Amino acid sequence: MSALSLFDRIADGLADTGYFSIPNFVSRDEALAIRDIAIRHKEEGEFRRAGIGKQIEYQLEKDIRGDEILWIDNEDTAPSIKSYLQRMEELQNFLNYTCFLGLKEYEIHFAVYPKGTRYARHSDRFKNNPHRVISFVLYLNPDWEEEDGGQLAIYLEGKDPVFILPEAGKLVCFRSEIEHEVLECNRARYSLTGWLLDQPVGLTFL
Ligand SMILES: O=C(O)CCC(=O)C(=O)O
Ligand SMILES: [Fe+2]
Repeated sequence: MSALSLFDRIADGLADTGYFSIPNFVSRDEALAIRDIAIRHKEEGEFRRAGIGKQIEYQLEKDIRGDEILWIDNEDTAPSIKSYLQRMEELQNFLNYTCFLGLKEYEIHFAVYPKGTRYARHSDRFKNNPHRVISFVLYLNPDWEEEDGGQLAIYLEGKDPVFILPEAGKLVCFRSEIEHEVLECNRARYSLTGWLLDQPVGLTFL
């Protein structure tokens, strides 16, 4: 399948239903290579709890959002991640050309959801962060089964939720205003999570 027809299908999905999911957007081997990089950073203690506020709110926040993240410097990262980012830049240009989205930049981080954590229902586009237009997540988890949990639930208005397994190599894109949730994970769940932005805002530290 040519890159063009895949990008056409992504654009159609975003315009019609608001989301699109592509198994094997990158090969299993590429996904595992990226996951190894994430695990190395994790072992070196470079990940930080996402959205941490006051200590007293720690437990409450952990119930809402239990992932740990590490922001990626788009200009200075491993070749396997760079080649993925290049494809996302091509997608960004394609969406600007076909859908006039006026996308300027993207920001991206590694995420790990340790066993037992989740991210409660939310939207990625909100008052404090209105510049996220498209969310995109690349999953890095080999042999992920239904009983491992950790599905991404996407809540489309007037429709049944869609549940997506975070399987290695799968890319999911959705309009950032759409509500979604990460269900509780029964094993550690790795991903690369990014946003296409309508303004060059630099890195957004959550
Ligand atoms: O990992 C996912 O499936 C979604 C993550 C998410 O919703 C977020 O980081 O805002
Ligand atoms: Fe989200």
